[in-house]
Amino acid sequence: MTQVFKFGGASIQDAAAIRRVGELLARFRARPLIVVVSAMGKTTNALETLLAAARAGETEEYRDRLETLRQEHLTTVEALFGDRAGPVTERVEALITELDQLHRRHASRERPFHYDQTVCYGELLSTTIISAWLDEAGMATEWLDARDLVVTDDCHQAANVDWQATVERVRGLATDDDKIRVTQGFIGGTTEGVSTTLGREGSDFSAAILAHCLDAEEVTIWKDVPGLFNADPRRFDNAVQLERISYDEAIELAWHGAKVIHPKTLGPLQQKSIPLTVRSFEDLEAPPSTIGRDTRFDTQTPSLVLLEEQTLLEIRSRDFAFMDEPRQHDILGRLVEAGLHASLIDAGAMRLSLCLDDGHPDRLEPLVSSLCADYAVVRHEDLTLLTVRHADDALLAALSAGRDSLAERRNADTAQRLFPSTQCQGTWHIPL
Ligand SMILES: Nc1ncnc2c1ncn2[C@@H]1O[C@H](COP(=O)(O)OP(=O)(O)O)[C@@H](O)[C@H]1O
Ligand SMILES: N[C@@H](CC(=O)OP(=O)(O)O)C(=O)O
Repeated sequence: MTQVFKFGGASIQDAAAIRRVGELLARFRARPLIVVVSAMGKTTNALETLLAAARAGETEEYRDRLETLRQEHLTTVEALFGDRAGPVTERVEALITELDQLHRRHASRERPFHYDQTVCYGELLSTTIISAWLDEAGMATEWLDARDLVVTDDCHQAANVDWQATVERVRGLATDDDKIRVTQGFIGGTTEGVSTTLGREGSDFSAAILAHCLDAEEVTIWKDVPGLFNADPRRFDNAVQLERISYDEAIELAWHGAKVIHPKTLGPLQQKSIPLTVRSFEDLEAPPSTIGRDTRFDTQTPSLVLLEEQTLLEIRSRDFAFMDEPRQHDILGRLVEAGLHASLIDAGAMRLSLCLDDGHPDRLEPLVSSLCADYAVVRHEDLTLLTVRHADDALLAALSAGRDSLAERRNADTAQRLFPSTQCQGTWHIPL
């Protein structure tokens, strides 16, 4: 049965990292194997900035950024292939030329469309280099264009998968020889062949889509941490690894913002009972985390998620009317129309509070203006949302000590509190 491996940006950020991926594959490769790869390092961010310069008509800045992108990829090619770099250099140069030409073609199109035509080059470049490197290292590969495999609608930047069409395309893949199939995460294509993207950090989801369609045996995502922890180990000094948790528990953590797995990843795997292993590409001996059907360990350890850059809107009617269902319906309808997601919703008799991500001012500001036109709105900015799963009162009290909670929500297994970010800086310690 097929295995799917996914490598994110950090695992392939430069030539040394790509070499390490080659070594890792030589040691752990399964047969058949599909390898899903993100863009190198922070390339997607760089492409977003390139797009901004192109759309603003800042020609000089655009040229500089394109040249930096080109140089970074060519430097990696040079470091990997040395005097045998010729053919890969040519392919990289061809992709950069294509990227440059498309800006002229699409400059007047709407931004989400233009965005997808641009940022997909990050993954096209990385997979071109990696596939060639694995060939060089003696592992025969087949480079697959994910835009021909993952069929989506044309909802650019957050495309929805057409599962039936995708299953048909993916099932047609040959997997019965010794080749490693290398393809791009994050990107797909419409039936008309237009490039789309699945949402930032969506490569984990791509791996799950392919695994689902192929009834794969397992998905392994190789990360810069040994596995899934009960809190981000970079923010919590005593975070502990969760060696086994259920799909439902992992979905909750990802949905509440645990950055380690894209939230859409688990659903397609759960449906086919395909386990997801989170494993370190830095420490190959470290025991991984496995997400599967087993729910026995879910409640043993409280898990914590911190979401930064949050804004709270406290919304009241101007005529002292209750915040009843018709008003809630109106406000949440505007939220949906703005394409925003509330990380916390707290309703009272006279007030509806929404906690929203600050990262999309282009969507947030029009929503706030529209609400201010009809409601009394109080806005609090620069907040951090703490979500705790399976917390008891003592733990919540200890985590909240010395912090002012601006909004709260709690149900049987999840508690959320919103604090000023100034009170949440630095490393946290989970009180035991
Ligand atoms: N609960 C968690 N467990 C493990 N890592 C976490 C958790 N929450 C956040 N992270 C962060 O996720 C990072 C890995 O995810 P990410 O950077 O998205 O990987 P990639 O880009 O390679 O897919 C880690 O460096 C870690 O800081
Ligand atoms: N390159 C895309 C997709 C992705 O999933 O990347 P990563 O696996 O490095 O988070 C992004 O940066 O959004």
